[in-house]
Amino acid sequence: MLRKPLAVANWKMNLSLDDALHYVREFDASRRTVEAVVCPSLPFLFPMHQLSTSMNKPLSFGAQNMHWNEAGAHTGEVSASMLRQVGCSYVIIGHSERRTAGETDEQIHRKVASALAGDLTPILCVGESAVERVSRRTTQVIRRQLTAALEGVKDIARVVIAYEPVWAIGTGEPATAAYAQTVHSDIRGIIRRISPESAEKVRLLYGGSVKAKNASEYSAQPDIDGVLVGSASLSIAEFQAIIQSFGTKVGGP
Ligand SMILES: O=C(CO)COP(=O)(O)O
Repeated sequence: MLRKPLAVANWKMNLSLDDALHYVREFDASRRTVEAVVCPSLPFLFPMHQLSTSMNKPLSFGAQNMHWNEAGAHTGEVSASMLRQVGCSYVIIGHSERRTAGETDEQIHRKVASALAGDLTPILCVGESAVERVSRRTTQVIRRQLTAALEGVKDIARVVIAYEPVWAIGTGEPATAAYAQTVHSDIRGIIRRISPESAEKVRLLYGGSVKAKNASEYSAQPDIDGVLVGSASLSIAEFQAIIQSFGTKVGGP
């Protein structure tokens, strides 16, 4: 089965509503071989989705977090079904900025399960810190994060996994394409042990200081199916150039 390349923009807590709507208006609708997903701040999701639909833009939308419960007394939280109602089809789960803020493997596991049950595609983030990398614990850390998050999950092929080494996020010091490919290959190996039939279907993204100028190095790697882009995705020209880099990629066995 072929893996469709995927480029995801994680805006984090940036841009205004005007910027967000401008982004949708300007988005070039011609390239459809790469799936493009924008994850803006929550309040912008619905108006962006409405505008995108009315202009027939090939854009999908994602949230940057969600709660695992369907409803209830959870002040400040949002559920999978609420996200679906405002046009989301993806949700980033377990980003390192949220893990640093206290999110646990157990909470991430619940969120992945709830996203799938609510018909959202989880983009599960994993990755080692600088200290873990130096002490050669990268594979061990990622195995722990994946095993915890995916335990008991039936439909692993529907999960997107983003490898985001913490030391490469927002630092301007990306992992080399060769290093990222090695870790991606390890991730596919870990998935193969958890769910042999899913390993070749799961899409793996690299994230961490991806820019237009280095994106094609990642797209040339066999186990890198796309990218999760932070600061460079705030510029539509940069993000579209990154999408373009994956335009001729054919992923899968
Ligand atoms: O955290 C990231 C995407 O989720 C990566 O951020 P940067 O692209 O700004 O390094």
